[in-house]
Amino acid sequence: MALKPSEPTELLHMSSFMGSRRQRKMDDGERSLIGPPASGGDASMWFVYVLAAFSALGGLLFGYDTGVVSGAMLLLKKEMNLSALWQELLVSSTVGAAAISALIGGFLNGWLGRRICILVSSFIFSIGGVILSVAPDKVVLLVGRITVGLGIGIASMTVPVYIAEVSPPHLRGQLVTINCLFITGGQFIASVVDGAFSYLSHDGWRYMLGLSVLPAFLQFVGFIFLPESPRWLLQNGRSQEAYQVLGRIRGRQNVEEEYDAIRANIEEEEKEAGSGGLVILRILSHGPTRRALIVGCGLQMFQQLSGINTVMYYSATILQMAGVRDDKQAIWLAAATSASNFVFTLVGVWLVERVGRRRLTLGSLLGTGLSLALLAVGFLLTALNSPPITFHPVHSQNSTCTQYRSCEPCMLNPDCGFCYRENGTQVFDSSCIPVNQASTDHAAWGRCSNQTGVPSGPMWAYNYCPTSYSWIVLVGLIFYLAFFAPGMGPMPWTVNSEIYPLWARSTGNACSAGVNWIFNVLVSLTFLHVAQFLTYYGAFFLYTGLVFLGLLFVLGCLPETQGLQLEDIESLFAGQLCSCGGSSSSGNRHVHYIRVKGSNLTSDSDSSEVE
Ligand SMILES: O[C@H]1[C@H](O)[C@@H](O)[C@H](O)[C@@H](O)[C@H]1O
Repeated sequence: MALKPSEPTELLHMSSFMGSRRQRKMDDGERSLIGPPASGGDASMWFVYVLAAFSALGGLLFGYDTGVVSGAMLLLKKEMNLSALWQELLVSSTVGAAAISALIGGFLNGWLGRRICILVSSFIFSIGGVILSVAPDKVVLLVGRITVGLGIGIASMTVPVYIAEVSPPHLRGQLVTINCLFITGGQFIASVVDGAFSYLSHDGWRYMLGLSVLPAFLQFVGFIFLPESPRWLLQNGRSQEAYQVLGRIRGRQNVEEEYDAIRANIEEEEKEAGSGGLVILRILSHGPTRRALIVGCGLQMFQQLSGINTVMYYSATILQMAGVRDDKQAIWLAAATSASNFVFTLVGVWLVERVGRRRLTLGSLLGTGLSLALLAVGFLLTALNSPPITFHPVHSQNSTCTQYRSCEPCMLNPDCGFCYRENGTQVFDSSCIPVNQASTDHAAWGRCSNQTGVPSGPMWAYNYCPTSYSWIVLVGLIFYLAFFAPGMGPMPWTVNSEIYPLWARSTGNACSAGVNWIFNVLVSLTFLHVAQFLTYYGAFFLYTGLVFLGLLFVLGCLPETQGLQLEDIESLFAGQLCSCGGSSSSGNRHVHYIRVKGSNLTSDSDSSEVE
């Protein structure tokens, strides 16, 4: 790629517009007074890895706190006698609070800086963890879950921005993707903790929910000593500090050029986009940032519309359909599902700087779409071969459940379950019975109302139908994770951390993270209703269609940002929306940047650089 680096000195002299700027230039005299950056001679790239790891603890907490609740809920609903409404409240309040705080986080990030926001979020996480682990009743639990959600929202939008701003361009994609590795790692740890403490039926949930205090505290202490993003410092007029921090982060390297480039770019950006008024209005009225925002929010929306959280949440059900009947076994196999999500995200970390963001996202969407289609076909075959209902027990209570003729509609009705006997793969003596309102593990009355699952005894299937096509669903699930996790999982976060100019970065990331959380709530809350309305296969065909729409969106609109300085990325959005793919540097075309006295022009010809 023939990328011309910024021309620091020329741009430095060019700007005389700074009168009202908060930012202040540091001249050569000042720089020599400060001397070389603090640890300039000794440190090396390891410091960037330390920064990335400590900030990615925010990702770990995001993953842990969203993942742990399903296992905790199994114990909580029994111990606190929670109604379905309270269960839904405790699960979705966290995600809802995260959506709100991600949006507010944009303002906080610009005002207080990335470091303070990370400190605030780890503090909130710690408080939330303590509240959850000592909660005497469900109301306090709800307060704890909301508190934790507020922490997640701020962390989810701040951490990728911070990592992107401290990373050198050639490592940026990999380091931001590591944050996503920590998210899926947190989800995996949560599922193992859920499995381990599920044996502790009294108060096991306190340990599950409270354990997150440890990484939160570690991050808080770490960030007391870690530095602010040099880009934010520069933007806020703290140029000497910015220079020192950049030197400390870059180790032995000479940071003069990078420092000057960042500074010149901030001056230039402010001139182009103006500095007054609400940032979101400035983003919307400035073509390139408006287009970047559409791409960023679109990516986050399609990530959630591809159904990752229904697959994660319902993996136990899918596994039950595949023949796993024991609850404990299903919990451990669900841990295997989140382990796959984690391992395949690792593949993404390895691939992102090798194949680039755009190709990785496109490949991932294509594979995810095909896997969803396979899942849908598996569910379709299951539905078409749904075991008939052959046994109609008489009971004083009349119920819609007893009117169904096969397992499929019975299983889709949340009030009913399927009670049957099995001989090898043969299902017989099957009936549809109302579920016990206190526990979905049993029927309200009849053979399946007490001990089920004993050899040769009756079996109770609340949310699945026994089928011999479950292997298709299982293969679909594995392929789904193998394709989703390296690309569509991390890339929306990575790309969003890169595509906005500094003045729009916090607000842009806040909006796109907010979109991610809002669609997360929408998709997971509507899944059961969608499945009831369209059946399972209909729901998965719907997700397949949405993923192919996402593929078209990415194909047309997502430019390649690999290897570019953050300051150079804005120019990729200079053209019309959804022509970005055409000027992408992936494939055989090369983008050349021509810096003409303070403006970035993009050319896809071989013309030489003009100054
Ligand atoms: O990128 C993450 C990751 O893929 C998680 O597994 C998922 O639960 C989140 O919703 C998503 O934002």
